[in-house]
Amino acid sequence: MHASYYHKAHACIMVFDVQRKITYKNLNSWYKELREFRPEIPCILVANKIDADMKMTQKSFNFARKFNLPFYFVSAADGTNVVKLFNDAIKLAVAYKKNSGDFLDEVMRELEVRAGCDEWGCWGGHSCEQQAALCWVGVGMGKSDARGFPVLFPAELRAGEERGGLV
Ligand SMILES: Nc1nc2c(ncn2[C@@H]2O[C@H](COP(=O)(O)OP(=O)(O)OP(=O)(O)O)[C@@H](O)[C@H]2O)c(=O)[nH]1
Repeated sequence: MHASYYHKAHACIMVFDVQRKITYKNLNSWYKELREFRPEIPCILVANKIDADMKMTQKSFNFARKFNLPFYFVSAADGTNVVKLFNDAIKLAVAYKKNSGDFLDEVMRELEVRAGCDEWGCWGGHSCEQQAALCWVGVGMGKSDARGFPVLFPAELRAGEERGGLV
C-alpha cells in the first residue's frame, strides 16, 4: 500500500474475512508493512462477516494473541460490534497521539501549543495543521512575537496562498 495511507496514522484497524482464509493468511504481510511505517500505533484486529458463519466466533485466532492485538468479531452487514470497534479505535488513537514518542507527533504537539491550538481546536480561523505549518515557517524564519507566536507578513501569507494555502 502506498506510504501516504500510513502517514500520521494514530491507529489501525486490520480486517480479515472469516469466509476467506487467504485474508487471514495475508495479515502477516499487512502487519509487517504497517509496522515498517508506524511501529508503535495501536492496531486492532477484526474478524468480519461473522453473520455469514457464526461458528467462526468459536474459533480462536492465533494472530491476535501472537501480536497482542485487541480482537473483535464484527459484522459490517448487520452492525455487530461496529460502533464499539470504532469507538475503541478512536479512544486508542487519541490516547496514542497524546503520549506518543513519535518525533513527528512531538513536533506537531509543540507547534500546536505555539500556534495557540488546544483540545478544542485552533484559534484564529486555521486548522491545527495549517496553523502549525504557519508557525513552523515563522519559527524557521526566527520571527515571533513576545509570546513566542509566529509573526508573518502579508506578502508571505499571499505567497503561501498562491502555493495552495500554506506558507
Ligand atoms: N455477509 C456479509 N457480507 C459482507 C460483510 N461486509 C462486507 N460484506 C460483503 O462483502 C463484499 C465485499 O465488500 P466490500 O465492502 O467491497 O469489501 P472489500 O474489502 O472491498 O472486498 P472483499 O475483499 O471482497 O471483501 C460485498 O458484497 C459486501 O456486501 C459482512 O459483515 N457480512
